Amino acid sequence: MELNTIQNSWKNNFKNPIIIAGPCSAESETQMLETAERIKNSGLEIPIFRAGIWKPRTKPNGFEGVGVIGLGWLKKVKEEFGFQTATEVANSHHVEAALKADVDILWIGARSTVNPFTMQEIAEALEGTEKTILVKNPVNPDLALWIGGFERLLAKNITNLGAIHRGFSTYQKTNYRNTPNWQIALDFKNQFPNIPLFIDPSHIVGKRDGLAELTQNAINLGYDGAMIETHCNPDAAWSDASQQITPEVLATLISNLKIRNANSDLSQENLEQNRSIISDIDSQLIDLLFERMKISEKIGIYKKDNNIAVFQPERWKIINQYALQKASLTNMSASFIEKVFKAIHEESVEVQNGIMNNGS
Ligand SMILES: O=C(O)C(=O)C[C@]1(C(=O)O)C=C[C@@H](O)C=C1
Repeated sequence: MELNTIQNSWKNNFKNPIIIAGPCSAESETQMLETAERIKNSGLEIPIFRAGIWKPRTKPNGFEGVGVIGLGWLKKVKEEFGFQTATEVANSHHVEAALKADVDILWIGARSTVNPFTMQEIAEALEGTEKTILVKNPVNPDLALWIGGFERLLAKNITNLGAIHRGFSTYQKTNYRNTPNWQIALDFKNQFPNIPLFIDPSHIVGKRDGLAELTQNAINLGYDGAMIETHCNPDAAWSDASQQITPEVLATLISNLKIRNANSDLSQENLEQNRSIISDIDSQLIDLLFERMKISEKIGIYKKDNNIAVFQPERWKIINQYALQKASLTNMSASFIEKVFKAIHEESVEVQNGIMNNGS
């Protein structure tokens, strides 16, 4: 069987878009039950409750999850409120415990997808399962590695699959916690239209503001659902407090979503896809220009301290020539590139002049 021909009937058990909500981490039975009850009482159709039991943390000595005790709380959530349940697994012991506790949906986190040994270990532990397995994109923007994770699962006869787009790590500071790089997720969707694709706005945005917009964007692009971190008392959460929302805020977010018909006008979907990609690129352009300007400021300070002239015609000539030569390898016009670089250089000179004129 090939990945692009697998049938994913599990998706048909749910209404579109499929919402997965619940706390970043299970903290206590009370926190789990209260969050679940308030999600249930929102009156919206939210079929899946999530909670992290084992938490991969960047640094040691942080809260690394409550462990297996939390699986009992998930079970209680299922029994009392009728949710399907979901948790993250990151090794064969987690898989064994989660399967034993009858968790319905297991997801593999970005820090596991990135490691082929871990993916292989998890795939082997899951062999033949009929549970739904969701695979988050790897932390780095590598589509082949993401697909490779699915191939390892398929090789172990696991076919109830789904993908979660949670964004990609960057060293550069951006407005996002993890930059979306929509193009990678859309390439995935184009290659594997049968694999349901979820957005994880919580990890992409990293804060409460902007979650709704990002989720809508994904719905516009034809995603099948969203996983949104929801906590009964977000400010007091033991992990990722700043990106979690209350069940009531979640309910507003979801009821305001404009749902797109999967069979809607294709050209409209195309337009939305391309607009998302352009927004993504624009955001990267601004971040890069900001980085460049910070370097120019540093040079400005050096020039001031060493009495060097701001305008350096020789250097400017080299930069301009390099840009034009690089542009000639594309079909962009030389005059366009010249205009852009002239504007950048002018601003850079102006910023450095400001530094020179500031103080003694
Ligand atoms: O190379 C320098 O000296 C810079 O300050 C950088 C920079 C630029 O922004 O590209 C700015 C001013 C100079 O005229 C040349 C280049």
